[in-house]
Amino acid sequence: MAVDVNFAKMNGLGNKIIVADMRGREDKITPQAAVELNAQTDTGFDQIMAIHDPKSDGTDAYVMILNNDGSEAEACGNGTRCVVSALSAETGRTQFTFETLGGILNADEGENGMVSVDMGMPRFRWDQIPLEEEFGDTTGIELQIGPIDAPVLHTPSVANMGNPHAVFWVKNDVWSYDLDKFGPLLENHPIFPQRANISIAQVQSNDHIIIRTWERGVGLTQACGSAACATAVCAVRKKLTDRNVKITVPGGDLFIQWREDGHVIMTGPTEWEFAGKLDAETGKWLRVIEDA
Ligand SMILES: N[C@@H](CCC[C@H](N)C(=O)O)C(=O)O
Repeated sequence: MAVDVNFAKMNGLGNKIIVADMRGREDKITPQAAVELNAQTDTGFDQIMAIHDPKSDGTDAYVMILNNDGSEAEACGNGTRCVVSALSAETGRTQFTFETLGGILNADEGENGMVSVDMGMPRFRWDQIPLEEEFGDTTGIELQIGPIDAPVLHTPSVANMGNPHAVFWVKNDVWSYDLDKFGPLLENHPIFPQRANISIAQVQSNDHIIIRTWERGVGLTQACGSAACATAVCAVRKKLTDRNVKITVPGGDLFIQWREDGHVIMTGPTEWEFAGKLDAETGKWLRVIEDA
């Protein structure tokens, strides 16, 4: 037990991220350490992005992603942007290839400081989401919440963007829905054997959508990059928008492009907050005073 892992507290449009440097080590940040870090105000987070030594040739690092309930996630768009910014500040490089539980991701930092991540190709087959039962058409599955004859939310599109997502299309302001009430019920609905990230989406025009997201293993967030990507591709499948869209999340705007080759590119900013050191086993931590 030692408080010896360097970390940076960052955020991507308010999605609270801890980027932890686990390179050169065999151990992992434990779920208990994650829960302990999240319990404290300054280190409260949505995801920990733990940078480990690469596992596969051609990659720069293996990134383990932990939600704040200690569960592991396959993908995290905002967190990946934060990892790029942190490694770019350290190395001066602007292009990186990472491996996560969900696969290989390429990412690069532009001259304006914005970071783009190739989130890979979405998957739409029911067993790829995954769903508990077979649905032929995943642009709108049978699932609703609220009174049976007047559901509040119904017929979500589903997609796997590395991680499972359900997107409910709404006509009213996204802030008029009790996502804090419906989110946990939908995240843990038996139709989603691996749980799911739940978004509500209001289409504004053919290149703009507003969303709010209840994240699996986290709760309400200011921003969820993979949810923005899932929303964009589901909107294209339903012919609601073009392939280039601005997705407004509570924390700001993300720009999503679903390329003709099937890859989804997410672009957005990152912000550095402070540096510290943490104990990977217990979650004890201390702040590092940085040079001015
Ligand atoms: N904040 C993320 C998504 C993180 C993972 C998610 N909670 C899950 O368990 O799938 C993002 O920016 O994509």
